[in-house]
Amino acid sequence: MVIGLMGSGKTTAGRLIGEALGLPLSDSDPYLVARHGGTAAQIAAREGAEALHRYEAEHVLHELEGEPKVIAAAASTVEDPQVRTALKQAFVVWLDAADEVLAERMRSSDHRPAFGPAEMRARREPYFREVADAVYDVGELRPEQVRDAVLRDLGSPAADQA
Ligand SMILES: Nc1ncnc2c1ncn2[C@@H]1O[C@H](COP(=O)(O)OP(=O)(O)OP(=O)(O)O)[C@@H](O)[C@H]1O
Ligand SMILES: O=C(O)C1=C[C@@H](O)[C@@H](O)[C@H](O)C1
Ligand SMILES: [Mg+2]
Repeated sequence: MVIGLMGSGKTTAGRLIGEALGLPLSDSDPYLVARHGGTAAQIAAREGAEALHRYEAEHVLHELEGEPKVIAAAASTVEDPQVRTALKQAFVVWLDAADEVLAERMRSSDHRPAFGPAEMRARREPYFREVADAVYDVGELRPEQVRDAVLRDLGSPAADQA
């Protein structure tokens, strides 16, 4: 399970980790489009942030059931107590970087609603800290290095090939 603020690289690293482990990636954004007919930005505009965050939490709760997989969760989901409890069963990877780095990376796509990293961090950082099994500095590490670090920390045999 990959968590972190918007633009921290959850989709990018999640894809690489899934490929290395031979597991599918379940990403919040394609789920929102398939299940709720829009990007996070469109749903926030159409139905409000509360509805968006409910859908994002449902994604995680639904995907933690069933077959093993890598989950790239929406940033908001750690605010949900039910999600935090459910995460005890998962290996949780927290991707983080300075707010300026995240603000720059958030500009890479228009699927994101315009929530500022500093405000989001103030609310969510204690929760990230609570649920994370490992934290990686994506200001320093390239996506491939994040993948390799996760494989090592998971004790995965795939780490030997990475
Ligand atoms: N470790 C990294 N180093 C440098 N650039 C990165 C890194 N990881 C991701 N990026 C770049 O940062 C941007 C955001 O990455 P990505 O879409 O994976 O973030 P995300 O956490 O999935 O965002 P969201 O919260 O919207 O789902 C992309 O342009 C991506 O190429
Ligand atoms: O509240 C937020 O920070 C977010 C809401 C949605 O954009 C999600 O895509 C992501 O969780 C960020
Ligand atoms: Mg993403």
